[in-house]
Amino acid sequence: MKIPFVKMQGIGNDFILMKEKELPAGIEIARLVKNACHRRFGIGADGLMVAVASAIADARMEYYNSDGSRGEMCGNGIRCFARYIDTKPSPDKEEMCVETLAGVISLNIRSVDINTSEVAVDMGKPVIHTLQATIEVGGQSFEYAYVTMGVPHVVIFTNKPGADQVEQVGPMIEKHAFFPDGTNVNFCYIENSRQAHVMTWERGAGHTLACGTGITSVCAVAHQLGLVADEVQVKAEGGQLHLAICPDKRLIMTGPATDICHGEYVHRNDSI
Ligand SMILES: N[C@@H](CCC[C@H](N)C(=O)O)C(=O)O
Repeated sequence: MKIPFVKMQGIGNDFILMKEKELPAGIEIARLVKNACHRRFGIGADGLMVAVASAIADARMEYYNSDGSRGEMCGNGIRCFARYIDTKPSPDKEEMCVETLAGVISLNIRSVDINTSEVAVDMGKPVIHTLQATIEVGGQSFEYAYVTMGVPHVVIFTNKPGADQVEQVGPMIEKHAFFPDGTNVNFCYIENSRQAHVMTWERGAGHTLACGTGITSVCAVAHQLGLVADEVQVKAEGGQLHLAICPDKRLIMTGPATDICHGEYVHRNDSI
């Protein structure tokens, strides 16, 4: 069985995109996702999105993490999704809306060159559950904020985010009893009021090069604490996003969506 796909990336967060109408009938989606996202035996990606027809938006985005679990929303993913469903790319700004499990998301897209679009996404308002709480993991204690930005995010401020911390502490917090549905975990450093740095451990995908909802959550918390201005550049390991915080607290995330390749995935029914 061959399934047409496009592989794309948004600041290093990489995704496979497919259309529901091109999937074989009765396919077991979690197995397809795990197999196709496998870095050695598959195409390799942090997540897979299926484009489905929508009665209330330009399309519905069904997002899956690389472990096969469902995510309600994906910030870097939705920029790629918008480019994927954009049938007439143009250098002029075009408005689109995408249905997700976190609601209908509005965005503006403009094509930058043949492989890349710039997409500004209205991420909506964050739900900040706590600005300051303490969690103990691995014999260490961390101060954290907890936010829902479509998906759940823990935000930890640290002077030196590093891969060791992301990979050791991230998985323990992801599955901690405080978060029965699991959580994404962001380690961030505020360089100044206009520049921040974020590294993320993603629920269902592990250490990725960037997380759009994570970066947006960090800005929401940092802005609430008076640490950043209304416009912030945020660096992740795979690139940079621009975040604007509106007077009504909505956050606008702007960044690229880039094609990597397209082709046909040879699907197998067994697990890798
Ligand atoms: N990469 C994403 C977030 C994807 C979903 C997340 N791992 C979850 O299940 O909560 C982003 O860019 O926002």
